[in-house]
Amino acid sequence: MESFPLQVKRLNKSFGKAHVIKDMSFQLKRGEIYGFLGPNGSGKTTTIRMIVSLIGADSGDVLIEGKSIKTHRQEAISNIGAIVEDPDLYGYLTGKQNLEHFARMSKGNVTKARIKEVTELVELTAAMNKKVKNYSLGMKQRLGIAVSLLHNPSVLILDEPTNGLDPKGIRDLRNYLQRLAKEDGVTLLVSSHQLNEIEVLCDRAIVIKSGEVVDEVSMRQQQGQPDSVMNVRIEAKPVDQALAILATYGNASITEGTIQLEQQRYESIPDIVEALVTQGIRVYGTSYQNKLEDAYFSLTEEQEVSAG
Ligand SMILES: Nc1ncnc2c1ncn2[C@@H]1O[C@H](COP(=O)(O)OP(=O)(O)OP(=O)(O)O)[C@@H](O)[C@H]1O
Repeated sequence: MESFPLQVKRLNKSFGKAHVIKDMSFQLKRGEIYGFLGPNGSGKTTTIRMIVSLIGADSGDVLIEGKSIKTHRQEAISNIGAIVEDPDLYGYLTGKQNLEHFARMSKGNVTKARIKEVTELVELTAAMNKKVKNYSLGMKQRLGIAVSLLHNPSVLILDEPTNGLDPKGIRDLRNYLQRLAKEDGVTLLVSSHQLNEIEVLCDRAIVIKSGEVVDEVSMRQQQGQPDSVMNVRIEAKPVDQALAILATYGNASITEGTIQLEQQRYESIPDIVEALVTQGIRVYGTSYQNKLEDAYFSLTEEQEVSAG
């Protein structure tokens, strides 16, 4: 039977008269990375703060590894790691001293071996004896993640983890988080405003609006179920010959000299380019429509129109 490491069940929260979280429910599958998306003020941070038990819900429950944060709070939150606000790292201490400090603070029994393990996981071994004030922002982010992983949580929640990182920092963090999910089976919930980043990082995205889940969007092909069709644009010459080849791959047409090809798999793009090149076609560029961006705007704007 499939188990869900995190289940959010009909959460409600009001601040004064403002009902900001309305019957919010969703569940996360093990080892998958979920984006948590929504416009400013839609309730992402409030939901996350309830999940990690920083604030209480008015009604509803959160189950972490099947344990309720209401009735088994300690057990439940022992399975969760989170960076909600900036982690309080100590700049004048080394990375290793920071980890040792947080290991002592942790309620679980964090061994020296575990400290070494998380250091290797976030690839900070070489920097462990440097003072944290000399770390780059990306290194600080990774040290923050190492701290949140010390007690071996099965669910990791990150609020805007790529904020302020440069492109290399973003790519390194993405690779690392994907390894954590695929190799260690950690389940991730990542809030971000960067739709492109969520699209390449996550398996799925939970889209919320005004405190309610409006949809869950899949970014990958799920067990044989095709994703919604994506539109690949290809610039190649000679264009007629290229079109004839591409027509064997799916619906293909030409608009203003650019070929549009319908595909269901992101991974088919390199195969198609290779087929064109080996048949003597010169390929000048390819791009594809950002599905998540389309879904996000249609989901979040649709409601605004119907509400008005
Ligand atoms: N402590 C609080 N007291 C009163 N209102 C609050 C409090 N915390 C959040 N809110 C309100 O709840 C709503 C949801 O806020 P929240 O910060 O959860 O949204 P968000 O989706 O994380 O937004 P952003 O993308 O801007 O970070 C907002 O209208 C916000 O003003």
